[in-house]
Amino acid sequence: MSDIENPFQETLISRHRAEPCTVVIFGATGDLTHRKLIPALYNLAAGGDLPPQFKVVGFARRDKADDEFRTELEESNKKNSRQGHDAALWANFGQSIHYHRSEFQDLEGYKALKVLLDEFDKERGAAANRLFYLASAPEFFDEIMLMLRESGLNEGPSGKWARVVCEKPFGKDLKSARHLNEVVSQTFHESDTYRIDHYLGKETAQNIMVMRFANHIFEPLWNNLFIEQVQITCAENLGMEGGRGGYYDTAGALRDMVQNHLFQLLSLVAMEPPTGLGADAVRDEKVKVIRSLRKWRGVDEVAKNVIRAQYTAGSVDGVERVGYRQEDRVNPKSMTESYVALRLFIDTWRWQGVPFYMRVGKQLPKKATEISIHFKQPPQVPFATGELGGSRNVLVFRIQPDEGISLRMMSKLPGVQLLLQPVKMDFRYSTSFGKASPEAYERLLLDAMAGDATLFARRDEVEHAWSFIDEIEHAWHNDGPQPPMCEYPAGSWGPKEADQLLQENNRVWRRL
Ligand SMILES: NC(=O)C1=CN([C@@H]2O[C@H](COP(=O)(O)OP(=O)(O)OC[C@H]3O[C@@H](n4cnc5c(N)ncnc54)[C@H](OP(=O)(O)O)[C@@H]3O)[C@@H](O)[C@H]2O)C=CC1
Ligand SMILES: O=C1O[C@H](COP(=O)(O)O)[C@@H](O)[C@H](O)[C@H]1O
Repeated sequence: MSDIENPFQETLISRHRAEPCTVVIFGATGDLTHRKLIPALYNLAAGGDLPPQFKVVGFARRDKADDEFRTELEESNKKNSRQGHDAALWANFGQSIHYHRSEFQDLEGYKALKVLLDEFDKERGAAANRLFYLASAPEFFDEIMLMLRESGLNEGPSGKWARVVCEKPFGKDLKSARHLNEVVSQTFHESDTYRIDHYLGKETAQNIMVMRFANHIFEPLWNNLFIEQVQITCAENLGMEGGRGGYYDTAGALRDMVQNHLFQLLSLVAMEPPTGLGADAVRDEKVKVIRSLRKWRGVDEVAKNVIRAQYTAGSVDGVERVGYRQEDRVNPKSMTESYVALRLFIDTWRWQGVPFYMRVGKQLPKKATEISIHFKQPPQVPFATGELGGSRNVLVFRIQPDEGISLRMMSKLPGVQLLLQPVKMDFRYSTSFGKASPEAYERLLLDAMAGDATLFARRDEVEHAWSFIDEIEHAWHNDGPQPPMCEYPAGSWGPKEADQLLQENNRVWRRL
């Protein structure tokens, strides 16, 4: 019997049950709702994971009837649903969707929303819980929170919960993140606040903890005695498509990806074993990692350890691309980085002296996110191993695409001679489980409805991450001399300075 057929499997995995609720999406006519949120809810419905008498209310300012809204969403679902689109299923699911027209700033609109939600409760014959999803630009968060308070919607009906999900970006620096946290905490309790980071919803990101803590073979080696370096790469082959330049040019790779997604991956790799799987037990350990990051302060330290760069014209997948500064809605004199590489150290007993290298960028040759754990060379190798590092073991978590985990090992080449060759033990989700993984938003929406905040960022995690990022941003944007803005042609693997960051210590980026 294979492990997959193990009848005890269900006892090892707690299956989430969403509690009956109405989800209100602020910004429901936007791109996120069309491409991610509604397809995620539809796929949950297809899997029978939505609670009974479930409802969605879309909140936005354009005038629209329920049916018009449903038809628009159905068209998007056809394009974006992971499991395809089933007309009969949609006919049923679509009836749970409603539209509510209002400005974010208009208290009357929220009072009318309350009346609508109360009517739904009457139809159901019982009050339902309420999940408010802020799929709006963050500059509206203050007003939406204020209006939720003023209208009393933040309280939820008697005996029922009201929770809030906040989309990224959660601030642009420590000051703005603290302000947002203050505003949110005046409206919702921290335990009812879900700051989304969709990387935590990715199946392979969740598997990092399982691989580390449900197997005995890795953890004894998971420290500076055996690990030589760790690399995290998040490459994208896209640029500023879909009008993203306007937002991106105010953020850059460090704020857009490192502060949130990459630090979340880092903390899963580097955390101590949690005492349980409760949200706070896990997040307590994750936050310790972020707090222990050695801060790079001042221009010299930042220049030595952090490389920023912008892409110049080039070609990706055979298609010509303009340079970053020529992109639509990007300032032609922009000093915003489309690529960043960092050398990080975690000042804990476990990780003393182990460098963690990270790189993330737009317009790279392919889309790929992976974490590689590079083990030290055996203390004495009685074989000729050829190239430098030839006998090193490397454990790779492929976060996306081709999700899986591989281990590079040395093996004897078949034959009469004693020749060595690296081989790969490879676990692939697609072949091992034979079914597609859910989209990150499916898992995260379900968790928010089930009251499990483990895969959401806690207030202190977000603030510690920003306090690390702020030092770098200050060095980059101070009025005096600044670390250089490097360049790389679109379609290359980044600037040569990022290679030099590793070459200084006789290392190279793993080839993806
Ligand atoms: N799109 C994506 O893939 C991702 C987005 N995000 C984040 O999600 C959030 C939303 O992004 P996205 O969907 O792309 O944004 P869009 O610009 O596509 O949508 C904005 C939404 O806000 C509504 N809106 C704007 N102003 C008001 C107002 N004054 N009163 C009422 N409604 C208003 C719009 O309504 P109307 O149409 O009626 O004007 C629309 O529904 C952002 O914070 C973004 O950073 C995060 C990760 C990925
Ligand atoms: O949050 C963001 O993530 C996407 C990358 O997400 P992925 O799931 O496709 O890896 C990135 O393109 C975007 O700039 C950023 O805001």
